[in-house]
Amino acid sequence: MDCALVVVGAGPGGFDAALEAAALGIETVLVERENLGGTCLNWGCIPTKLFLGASAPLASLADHAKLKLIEYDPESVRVSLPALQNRKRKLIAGTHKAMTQRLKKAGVTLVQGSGRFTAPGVLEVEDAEGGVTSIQYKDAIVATGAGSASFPAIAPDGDAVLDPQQILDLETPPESLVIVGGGAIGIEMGEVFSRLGASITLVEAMDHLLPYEDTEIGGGLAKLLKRDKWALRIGERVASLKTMDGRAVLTMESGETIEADKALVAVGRKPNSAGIGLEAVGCELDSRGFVKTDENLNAAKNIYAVGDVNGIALLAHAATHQGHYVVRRIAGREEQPYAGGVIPACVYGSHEVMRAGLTEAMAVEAGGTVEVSRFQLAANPYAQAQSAGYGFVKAIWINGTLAGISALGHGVSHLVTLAEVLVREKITVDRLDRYVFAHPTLDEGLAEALRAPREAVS
Ligand SMILES: Cc1cc2nc3c(=O)[nH]c(=O)nc-3n(C[C@H](O)[C@H](O)[C@H](O)COP(=O)(O)OP(=O)(O)OC[C@H]3O[C@@H](n4cnc5c(N)ncnc54)[C@H](O)[C@@H]3O)c2cc1C
Ligand SMILES: NC(=O)c1ccc[n+]([C@@H]2O[C@H](COP(=O)([O-])OP(=O)(O)OC[C@H]3O[C@@H](n4cnc5c(N)ncnc54)[C@H](O)[C@@H]3O)[C@@H](O)[C@H]2O)c1
Repeated sequence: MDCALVVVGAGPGGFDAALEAAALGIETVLVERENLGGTCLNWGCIPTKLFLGASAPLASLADHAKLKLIEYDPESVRVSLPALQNRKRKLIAGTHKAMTQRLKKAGVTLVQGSGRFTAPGVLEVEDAEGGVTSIQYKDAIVATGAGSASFPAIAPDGDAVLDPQQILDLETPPESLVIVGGGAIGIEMGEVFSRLGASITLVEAMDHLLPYEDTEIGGGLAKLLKRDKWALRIGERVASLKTMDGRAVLTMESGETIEADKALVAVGRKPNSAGIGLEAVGCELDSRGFVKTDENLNAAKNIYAVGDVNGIALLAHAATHQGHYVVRRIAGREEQPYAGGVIPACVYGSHEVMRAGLTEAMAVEAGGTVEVSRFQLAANPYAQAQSAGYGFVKAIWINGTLAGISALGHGVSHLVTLAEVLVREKITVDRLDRYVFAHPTLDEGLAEALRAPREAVS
């Protein structure tokens, strides 16, 4: 089979790239070894947000009940996990169908199987029955994504010790869950199962939750989760985690043991870059296995790498953004180096986190005069109305120019696109004052953070 472009991997990076390439008249083959939609649709963004969405009313009831505005018996309100699993399966199957139709309509040829480069210009695809299709291409996009990382002492066994994919298939909620890793997955899955009635213990090796975020965000989130009765073990290390007599048994380096019905290992991602012949076509991998790319996302002659597999930003929208850039380059419509710029990021749940641009620590590292300004959401009428008057918005300034906005609080993920625009535009307070902010909204809290007096960071 000959084509102008072969795309390996049909997650957010590869699928969108294939569609756009076809729309530009490029003869495109898309290769996928499992399901269309990749991690994001099948085991990531979509199912986790479905679980969070369906369980959100419980968290909201609890917030209002804390202020004695609602009286209810928490025992009488339950999320049905089997019903949720059913809805998840239907939603994903429906989306697979719609995606298949879109490929067909766009004229993209889908080849099911596992792709491997055998020589420059040649990709072999082996299907489930062992049949091999050889594809000769002019350009290739590697969009093979990433899977769950683990360490031998804490390796998920699919019994009581689960990885982020396995935990999403539980039909019965555990009564107790121990989570290793206080990153986005640990926090979001802890939130889901806490709402479903599990007691949560979370162990994070670094000195604050969400170590890639502002330390104030991680610290503030820890306080809120403790208030929700999570047992947090921050800055502590795990020696081992295994299933014993059907239960998860975690041993800390101190020798202390913690038992739970189930455990989740959520300690980061490992790129899908091994065994697919990348080295045979001149691609290099870094020490963690991510595919090295240049400023144009080129990994080798006529081969580009986009999305999780290149390790630039492990987010679905970053993968899509990179895929579109590469297709424009291949089509001869783009000559500038890839500029990801301000990639917005959120962590979802009752106490959300969002960031666009730099954290305080990143700004200090970047150099210049760093200042911060803040607004406490306790004074925001919209947050008050949700019985969620807590958290804050924090703006970071370098030499007087807006460089980043972070926030912690109920619903702050809704601020992320506004924050991205303001940071990309390097908005000044004078220009901000020409905008009208609807009242009452969380957006007013964002504007207040930008207008607040600035403190120098030493
Ligand atoms: C639990 C969880 C929740 C998440 N939530 C969010 C979120 O809310 N927002 C967000 O932005 N991001 C989220 N992410 C991250 C997001 O899922 C990834 O950043 C995104 O899926 C990366 O897209 P990708 O196209 O690079 O790779 P993937 O989505 O991983 O897709 C890669 C595809 O390549 C296929 N493949 C691999 N090797 C081969 C081969 N040799 N031949 C053929 N096919 C191959 C795989 O089967 C897969 O379908 C979450 C991740 C997880 C695990
Ligand atoms: N809402 C979202 O956008 C969203 C949601 C989920 C996942 N994701 C993406 O998926 C990726 C994977 O998420 P993740 O949470 O697995 O990874 P992560 O890298 O964000 O967090 C992993 C955490 O585990 C900790 N850790 C590592 N080894 C440990 C150990 N032995 N003991 C205790 N703690 C340990 C790390 O310090 C880190 O805080 C992230 O890069 C994220 O961008 C995004």
